Amino acid sequence: MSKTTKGTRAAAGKTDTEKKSFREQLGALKNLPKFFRLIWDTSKRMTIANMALRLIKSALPITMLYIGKLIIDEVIRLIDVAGERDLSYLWLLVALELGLAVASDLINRGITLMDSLLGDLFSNRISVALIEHAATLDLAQFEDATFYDKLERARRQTVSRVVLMSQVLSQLQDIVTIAFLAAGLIAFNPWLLLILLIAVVPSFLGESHFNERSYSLSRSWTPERRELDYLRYIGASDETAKEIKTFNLSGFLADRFRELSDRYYNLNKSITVKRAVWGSALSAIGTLAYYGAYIFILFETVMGVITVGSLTFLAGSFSSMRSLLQGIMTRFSQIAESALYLQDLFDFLELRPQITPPANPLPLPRPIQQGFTFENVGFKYHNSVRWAVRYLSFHLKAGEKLALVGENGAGKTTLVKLLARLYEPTEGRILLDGIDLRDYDLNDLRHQVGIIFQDYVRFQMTASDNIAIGQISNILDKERIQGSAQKSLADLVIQRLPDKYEQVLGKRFNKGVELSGGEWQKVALARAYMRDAQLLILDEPTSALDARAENEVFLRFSELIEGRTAVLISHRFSTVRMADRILFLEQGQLKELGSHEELLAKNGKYAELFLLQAKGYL
Ligand SMILES: Nc1ncnc2c1ncn2[C@@H]1O[C@H](COP(=O)(O)OP(=O)(O)OP(=O)(O)O)[C@@H](O)[C@H]1O
Repeated sequence: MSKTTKGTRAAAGKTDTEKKSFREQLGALKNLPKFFRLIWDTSKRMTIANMALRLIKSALPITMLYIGKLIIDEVIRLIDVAGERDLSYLWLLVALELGLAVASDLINRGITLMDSLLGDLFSNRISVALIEHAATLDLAQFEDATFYDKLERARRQTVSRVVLMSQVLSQLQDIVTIAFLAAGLIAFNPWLLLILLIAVVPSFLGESHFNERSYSLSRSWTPERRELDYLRYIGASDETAKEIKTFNLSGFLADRFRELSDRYYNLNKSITVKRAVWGSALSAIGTLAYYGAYIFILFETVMGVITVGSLTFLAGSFSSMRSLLQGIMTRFSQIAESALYLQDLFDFLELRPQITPPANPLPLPRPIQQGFTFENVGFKYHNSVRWAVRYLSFHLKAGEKLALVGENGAGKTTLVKLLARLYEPTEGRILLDGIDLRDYDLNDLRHQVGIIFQDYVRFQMTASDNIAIGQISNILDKERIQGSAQKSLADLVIQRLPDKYEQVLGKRFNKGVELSGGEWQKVALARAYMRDAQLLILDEPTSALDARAENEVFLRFSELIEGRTAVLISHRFSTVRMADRILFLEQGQLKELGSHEELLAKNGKYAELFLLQAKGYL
């Protein structure tokens, strides 16, 4: 395998389910009762209606076959009657059969309707549960690859879970139908049931053997299939189109896709061909057994042991049982495979956040009196051996404006995430007014802290919604939204849009209008003005702005941070100079702390970087 292929594969990531064996797949069936409880909770009435319709439906085949038998027997009886024939019983039977045929059609439609309505409700319910549950989890959990895989699968499988619901219900329905038919068969001759088993068991064993083989193949190829998915995605996506074109990558991607998919195709082909050969042989045994039974029934009819009506009844129920049993077996393996994905859903829904509020959480002080104190704080990311920040000890006074400065990867963003309690310190502690941050109410803390991240989200929603996100409870307060937009200069951008504040931003949706990087940043910055936060954190707030806009935004900044504690992260010294003090980080550690003048006088790292940048601007 080429080096690059390995690289892409690593990017595609590994899943924990790829190690799962066929036995585990069967074990996953234990999730079905829980799954049904979810369906039941979605709508009890619809679930009952669905099951009731299916129960009635499963009694129909045997009833119709039996009426068919009675009709034939009656016809034969009438043929032999001399003189006037009374056809009333025959017409009654025909009317009954017709009634059942119409009812069967209606029930089928009813079942499809219930399946689709219940399926929609169920899928909506699960999607809401996923969104709500995801919101309770920690940021660190989202950064864990295994967790993320789980979330992705739980999210993507919503549609197939609706299919699973109909499959399981149909399976139950078919089992009941078979039970009815078997009862009829036993009533005539128990030996027929034995012949039926001989007809079906070899095919069943063959099917399960090949199911296991293709399942193992598909599992062992999970990383490659993920890579194929990834290649398919980057090969045809709006996000990558620009670079695919300019670097002329389509041939390269298509070749890699072809090479990998051909290998999978060849392996799969060998199993599929064997399956087809064995499947035909085993099903020939089934056909032989079926005709064996048929000959036996014909013989008994000719000998007068059973009537011609019973002949059609038995032959009919024998062949429908055979196809029902085969259907059940095929569906069984599909259900077992889908049940594996249920495990991902339940695992995800059972995950609990590690950052939890204390038993008796304290409300945040209003206003904050002393400020935040870092005491020997260190933090390591999940699965990382390196400390992202360490030995951080400093005091951020209430009302102080602090700038964080340092090279890429120095730990600036990590520090502010700790401050907002998006992560817990791995060692040391952070105090607010002398009390551990962990003792405060988490929701209250989140309300009182406003952060605009460097990688803020460009919500594909209206301009107004994009700003209201800063304080979602004020989504209807148009004045406040516009006021915030004016302060961040977003208003000038929005006024030029066809639908102004109601304009959908981004290109995902039909009417969406895409903004430039700097225009988006102005919109994101307006979120900071929406919030009445006591602590404001701005991570690279002006990086995409042109010189004039940056200058204007700055003039307004002092108003934004007036009376609040603020932390600014910036590589631009023009922003940094606005701060009361500057904290210089290097490789996760605090190197220098002081005002701009103090640090310049110190002539250390900060002074060096400042002079370097100043030179560049000359
Ligand atoms: N989610 C993460 N998982 C693992 N490591 C991370 C994660 N985020 C950041 N790191 C690592 O932690 C260190 C500090 O990163 P951080 O984002 O805090 O730096 P920064 O100073 O904000 O950098 P920049 O100026 O480039 O934004 C880096 O070495 C980075 O590789």
